[in-house]
Amino acid sequence: HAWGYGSNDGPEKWAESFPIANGPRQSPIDIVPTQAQNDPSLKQLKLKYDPATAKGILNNGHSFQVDFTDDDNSSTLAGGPVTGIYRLRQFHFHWGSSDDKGSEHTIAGTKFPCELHLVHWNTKYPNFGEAASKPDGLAVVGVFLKIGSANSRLQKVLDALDDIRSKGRQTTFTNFDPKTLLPASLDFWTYEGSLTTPPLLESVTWIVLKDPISVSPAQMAKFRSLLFTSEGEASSCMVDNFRPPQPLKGRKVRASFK
Ligand SMILES: NS(=O)(=O)c1nc2c(F)c(F)c(F)c(F)c2s1
Ligand SMILES: [Zn+2]
Repeated sequence: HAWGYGSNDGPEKWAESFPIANGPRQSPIDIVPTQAQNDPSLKQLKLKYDPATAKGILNNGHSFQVDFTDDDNSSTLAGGPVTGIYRLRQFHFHWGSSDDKGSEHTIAGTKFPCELHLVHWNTKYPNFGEAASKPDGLAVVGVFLKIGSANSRLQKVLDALDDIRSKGRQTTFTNFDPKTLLPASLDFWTYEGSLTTPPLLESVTWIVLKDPISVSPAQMAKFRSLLFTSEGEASSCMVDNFRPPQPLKGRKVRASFK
């Protein structure tokens, strides 16, 4: 199941190996704020992250991810649109080859240069793999990055990228609080969707924050210094690792704010 973001193996080809790509609740989507319905029954988002659960940072050939130990409820998401407790598994990003694209979700057609995903799994299931196959198994918080001043909290993550330049490289990454990557407001849109990469499982409650965090042009260049390819292969820059918005197919997007 070799898939990627190129012309031969990219999003337009994924349905050949992963027919769910044409399913009823695929992600990402274009969020149209004027069509989102404010839902006063939505609870406040409760995020509790313990920096000690940060474990490592890995170039997986599609993005890079920071992995967390998820064998207890030290780093969790609750409230918002979900019931129960979801454990933080990893966070990763999607970005463009230039600042005019890169995010997966869009806001009324507007693309951002980068999007952060914090992936959590429902503790009613025994582990991430089991949860990923259930309709209420995962909750992913999406955060847009927009070009502005350098983000000092993001810099700690970017400084680790020199050690994981090519696919399969990983290094330890500890004592990091992902809460430092969130905007001041936790106002969000939410809808039922899927993983945005194969296997595209329709198991994600999406929680997309309204406010972006900042990233500088130099920091964006750091993301673009990564490689899709392994050492020894012909190098291919890791850029444009985003899936375009998918059909809403009758889904409603709710807003936690007016
Ligand atoms: N872009 S995404 O929807 O947040 C997303 N997360 C994950 C993830 F955490 C995984 F472990 C995984 F195997 C995936 F294929 C995806 S795809
Ligand atoms: Zn993602």
